Amino acid sequence: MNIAFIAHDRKKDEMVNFVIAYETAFEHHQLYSTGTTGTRIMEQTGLQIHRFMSGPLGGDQQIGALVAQNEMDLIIFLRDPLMAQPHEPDIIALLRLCDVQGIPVATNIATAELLVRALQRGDFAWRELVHKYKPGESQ
Ligand SMILES: O=C(CO)COP(=O)(O)O
Repeated sequence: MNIAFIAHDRKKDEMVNFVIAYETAFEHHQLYSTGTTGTRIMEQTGLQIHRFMSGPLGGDQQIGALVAQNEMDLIIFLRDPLMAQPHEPDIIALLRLCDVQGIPVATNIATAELLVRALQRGDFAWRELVHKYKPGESQ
């Protein structure tokens, strides 16, 4: 599965602790992140993560481009609901595209935990069918 991690600054410690706790659940998947979030996770785990730009510089949009193509299977986006972000439109656009494509997205740690447990159980297998039978692409 293609999984993306994104966390705003005051949520980064929570994200790192979450990924440490579930490292074995993530280790056999293709992992992506915005710039600083990915650096923080890689510093404290053994995971390899493809890092895009930092969020305010366009990282949310880069992940959004993969979402638009229905390439992402799970997004864990720990947003800071109490701090205005300069790139708020990018954040809204990313979440909107997740809803357009019906991609599971967690915006808080409680939902993230439920989704990672679903991932461990194999509940994301339907996403393999999405990749296999993408409309407009040859099979
Ligand atoms: O701003 C972000 C998401 O909107 C996160 O970006 P960083 O991971 O680079 O801090």
